[in-house]
Amino acid sequence: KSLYAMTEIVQARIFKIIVIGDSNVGKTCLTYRFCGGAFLKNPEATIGVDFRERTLQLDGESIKLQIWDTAGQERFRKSMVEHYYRSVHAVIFVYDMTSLSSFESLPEWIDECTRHSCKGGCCNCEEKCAIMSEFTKLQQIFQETSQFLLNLSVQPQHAF
Ligand SMILES: Nc1nc2c(ncn2[C@@H]2O[C@H](COP(=O)(O)OP(=O)(O)OP(=O)(O)O)[C@@H](O)[C@H]2O)c(=O)[nH]1
Repeated sequence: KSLYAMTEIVQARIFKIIVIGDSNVGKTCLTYRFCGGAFLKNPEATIGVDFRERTLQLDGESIKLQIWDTAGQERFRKSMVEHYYRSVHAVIFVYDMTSLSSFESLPEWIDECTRHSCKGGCCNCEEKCAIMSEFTKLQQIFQETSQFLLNLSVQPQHAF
């Protein structure tokens, strides 16, 4: 029985997830927190990539998520882009709800994703259309609420 249990541990499925988006949108904070850490008040800009891991139980199966926290700044990511997308299982696009420009950058990130994923044969036009359609829905929500979101501040010098 213990041999069977060991085999199960060895065979725990690993999923590679990359986290993509403009610089300073909170990718490091999000992934750090998701992987068990506290909220980082003063994170440093990511250079290349930082790796994090979290193991989840899903329907009785142990699943290991290998999270790639990627760099948002072009100069810190350009030599890494191919590696980000190689054999990736899922992509998380992150934007800052208080930054319209970070939201408006999403189509570029989606484009980058489809360009690289298509090389590996794992992304097709249908998938891109599905992502873009989600983006359009989000865009509508953002447009309807952006004034509120952009003006919202809890800092003492701002009224809200
Ligand atoms: N208020 C608030 N601030 C956040 C949140 N998440 C991140 N921040 C702040 O946003 C800033 C940038 O966070 P990072 O996680 O370093 O951003 P990043 O996207 O990883 O940046 P790069 O490494 O340059 O790509 C930091 O000052 C964080 O404290 C959040 O949920 N709420």
